[in-house]
Amino acid sequence: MGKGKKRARSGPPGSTNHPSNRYSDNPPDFAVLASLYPSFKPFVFFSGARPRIDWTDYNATRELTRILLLHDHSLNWWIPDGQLCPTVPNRSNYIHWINDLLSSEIIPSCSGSKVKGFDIGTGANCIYPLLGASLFGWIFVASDVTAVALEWAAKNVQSNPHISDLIEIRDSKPLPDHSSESHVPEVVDRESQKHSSQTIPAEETTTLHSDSLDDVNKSYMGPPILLGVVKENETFDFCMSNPPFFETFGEAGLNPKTSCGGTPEEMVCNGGEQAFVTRIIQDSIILRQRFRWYTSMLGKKANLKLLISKLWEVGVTVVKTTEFVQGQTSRWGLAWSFIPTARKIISPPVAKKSISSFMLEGITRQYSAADVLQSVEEFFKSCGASCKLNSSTFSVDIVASSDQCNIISKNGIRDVETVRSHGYEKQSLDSSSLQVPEDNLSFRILVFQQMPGTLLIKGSLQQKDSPLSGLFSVVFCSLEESMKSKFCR
Ligand SMILES: C[S@@+](CC[C@H](N)C(=O)[O-])C[C@H]1O[C@@H](n2cnc3c(N)ncnc32)[C@H](O)[C@@H]1O
Repeated sequence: MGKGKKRARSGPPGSTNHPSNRYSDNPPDFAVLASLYPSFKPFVFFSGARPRIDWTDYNATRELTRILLLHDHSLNWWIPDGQLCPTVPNRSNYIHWINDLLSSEIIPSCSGSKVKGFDIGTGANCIYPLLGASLFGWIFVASDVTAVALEWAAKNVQSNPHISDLIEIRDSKPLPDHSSESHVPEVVDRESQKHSSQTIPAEETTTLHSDSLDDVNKSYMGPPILLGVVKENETFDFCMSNPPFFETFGEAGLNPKTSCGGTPEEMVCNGGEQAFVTRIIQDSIILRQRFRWYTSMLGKKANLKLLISKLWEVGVTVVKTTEFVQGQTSRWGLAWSFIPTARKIISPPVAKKSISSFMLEGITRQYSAADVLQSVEEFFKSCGASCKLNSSTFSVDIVASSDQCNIISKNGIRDVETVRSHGYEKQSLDSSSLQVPEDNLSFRILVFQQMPGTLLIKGSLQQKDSPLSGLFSVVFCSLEESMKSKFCR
């Protein structure tokens, strides 16, 4: 979220809902719902004049989800005891964000055909396909690996004949004769799997496994996620995932303020969400444009930053993020694509200068000027710019192409936008946007110690009076934003 922007809040206290989310301005009225649905009535009590439910009671949260889906979405729904119980307003936010991405025209749309999505790990609740199909008429492949999820997701689809044709439930586990190869990424047509399997060409698997993604990230050891599950010739407008966030069930803990259930199979995987989403990225490197948008939810902001820089390394054309806030909990949405963006544009022009500077004040004790210098280098390297760090002059010389500058300034290592901000759409479609010139930009960043805890960061464009100075200013603003969020209290 940009500096100075307040998070817009509406609906229940502590929630930030997407403006198109029906609960944004109309939080569920428990008293009305209790009067309409006798099965919900026992869970509603009054605290003063306000009707409430006990959020720590699983039966209460499950019944609330059931009647919200019925009352507001005409959906019949149920899950067995203990299975992860979704909150409808929260899950609706992700669906609306995807709808924003699809209609943003950041990447060209495929007009005419029905939107087709892939829900990775749909759970017994099958919530995303049910909402996506009923709200927008989207078609879904909904995958999972546990018997209970596959059985109940199918039941939830069959209970809704008006949309049942739109949702296919698919088992992600490899067929038994291929179980020993489950970790090997393959593009497989599961229909014809018994006869042949189309293995990724050697050079592609080499790229995949030698990729730096494997070095720094925890490894995912589980069943296939996209590769080996997506059929030959299948294409999708998007994939989405609410992944198993945690590495251990202990880490998953139980939020004492709510009870949403969730079994270890649903909440935990080897390496947690970092490993799971890294595998989705690896799969996307192979599947590339067969999905218009790859997306996932994340539970840890640190993972968001790490995965964003990985995405730039593997050559995506665009990265988008958002924040979902529900009560005390924040979740982040991460989206990327390999499809060329519709137009090469950057944020609206800002003052053109060949020298810029900003102060880093209140730097936390553990960081030195050398750390900041190194971080400046990493900032530009992460988008592919070439950098030369000189530790005696405390400077970094940078040469960045217009595409790399575009990455930094448009999406860059920028922090998340809230679901309310929608800044990217405006940026991308704003008629005052600047066409990025083809030439490279060459500049130097210097770090000066002013006093303990304060540094001056100065940037100077090597091509004085360059027509690219506006672009330089935009890039420099992104650097300032990133350094301040990283080093300042
Ligand atoms: C946190 S739950 C999400 C369930 C549901 N989408 C929701 O939002 O409530 C994660 C789900 O991913 C499933 N899962 C784990 N590994 C998977 C894989 N390789 N492919 C598909 N689903 C997987 C789990 O069984 C579980 O149902």
